[in-house]
Amino acid sequence: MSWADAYAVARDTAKPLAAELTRVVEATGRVLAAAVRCERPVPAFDNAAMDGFAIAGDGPWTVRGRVLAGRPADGGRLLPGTAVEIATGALLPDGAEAVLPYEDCRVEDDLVIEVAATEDRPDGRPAGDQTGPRRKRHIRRAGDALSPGTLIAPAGRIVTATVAAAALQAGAEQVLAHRRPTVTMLVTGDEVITEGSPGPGQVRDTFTGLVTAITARAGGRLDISRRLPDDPAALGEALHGACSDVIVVSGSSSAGAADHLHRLLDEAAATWLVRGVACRPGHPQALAVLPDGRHVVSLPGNPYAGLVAALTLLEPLVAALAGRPPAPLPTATVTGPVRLMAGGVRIVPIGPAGDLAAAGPVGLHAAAVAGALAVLPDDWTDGDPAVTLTVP
Ligand SMILES: Nc1nc2c(c(=O)[nH]1)N[C@H]1C(S)=C(S)[C@@H](COP(=O)(O)OP(=O)(O)OC[C@H]3O[C@@H](n4cnc5c(N)ncnc54)[C@H](O)[C@@H]3O)O[C@H]1N2
Ligand code: MOO
Repeated sequence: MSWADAYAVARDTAKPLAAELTRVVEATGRVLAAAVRCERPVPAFDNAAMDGFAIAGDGPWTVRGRVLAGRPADGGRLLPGTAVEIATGALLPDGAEAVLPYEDCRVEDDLVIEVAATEDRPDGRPAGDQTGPRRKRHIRRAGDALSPGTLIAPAGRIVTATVAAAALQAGAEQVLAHRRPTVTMLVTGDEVITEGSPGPGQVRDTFTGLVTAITARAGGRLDISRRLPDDPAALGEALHGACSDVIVVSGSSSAGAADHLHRLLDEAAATWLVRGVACRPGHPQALAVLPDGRHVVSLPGNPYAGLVAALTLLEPLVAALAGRPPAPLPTATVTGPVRLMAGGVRIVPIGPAGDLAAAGPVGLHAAAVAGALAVLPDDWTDGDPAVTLTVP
């Protein structure tokens, strides 16, 4: 299968997971299945926009008390000629007509006197003409910022931190969001170790962190990573027992004596969606779906090849399950020498300026330095644009 078809199959085949009511504080990264609308006015009550004195009628005003944010005003309705000291955001007492900021008044005993246009203010700034009908009221009325029914975020939108904060502000404690896809990682290989320095014949696992990051970026969550020996029974059992939406298997993708994955998936009556891709590196990658709906992504064991496969199959699959709308891949102008792959694509690290770096199927350093990969078809020529994949 061509690389473009494999990517499209991974992106377009799976349906979004079911929607469920979710606490907003736990919904970040998930996709809304229904629009979020404002449920209560913001602000929810009339309040002071400045620190100072809430006043009624004409001054000077006799100070009757103090209201701080978070506490109801006491003393009942504010009568003409009286004031209460008030904090920004505090509930405005009934009867208050304006808030006089501290800067615009002075206090003598229990009287608040508005600073006249001709007087210097207590803080030394000139008063300006603050009196008369054009004086600012410094009152925020209930619903000034947002009224019930206003759209906070449409269906299909990812719940970002700002969407979550806006929803909470608007009174939504729960939202309807697609379930977050879960991933189990099975790291196969007798030689693979998950901690410390490799002994003779051993290699350090490079996949768990990459799969965690790619899964999270697509809106999913890696629940568990297990290392398995090259034993078909162990792999079969692990595949059977993994209770997640996606199972990622690293290694065991090829034709060696210890590569059992394909036979096990056939025995489990899996449907192959992708089985080998015309790309280099990463051609043994595969995507299958088990009869119970769980997806299996097979990453070739060579680390750079596995990274290519995770970006080709895992990321679009998890994004689709999460309900994310498909976004076109970015393109960049790419320059430099490369050996293309006849009949397929070569996937090569590129720096920020689009300059190619050489990379074999094993080393990850070139991708780490470059930050992105370019997908080069066999008719690509130096300076042509190409689709790119961002490395996690
Ligand atoms: N006769 C054939 N041999 C191979 C073919 C083929 O088509 N015919 N394809 C080659 C290609 S391309 C690749 S890629 C690899 C894929 O191998 P597997 O997915 O079966 O993986 P292994 O054989 O277990 O390991 C390959 C290589 O990767 C290292 N490895 C494995 N897991 C990890 C890990 N978690 N972290 C770091 N490195 C890992 C492993 O030690 C091997 O060096 O097959 C070719 N052979
Ligand atoms: O997937 Mo393999 O060499 O193409 O590394």
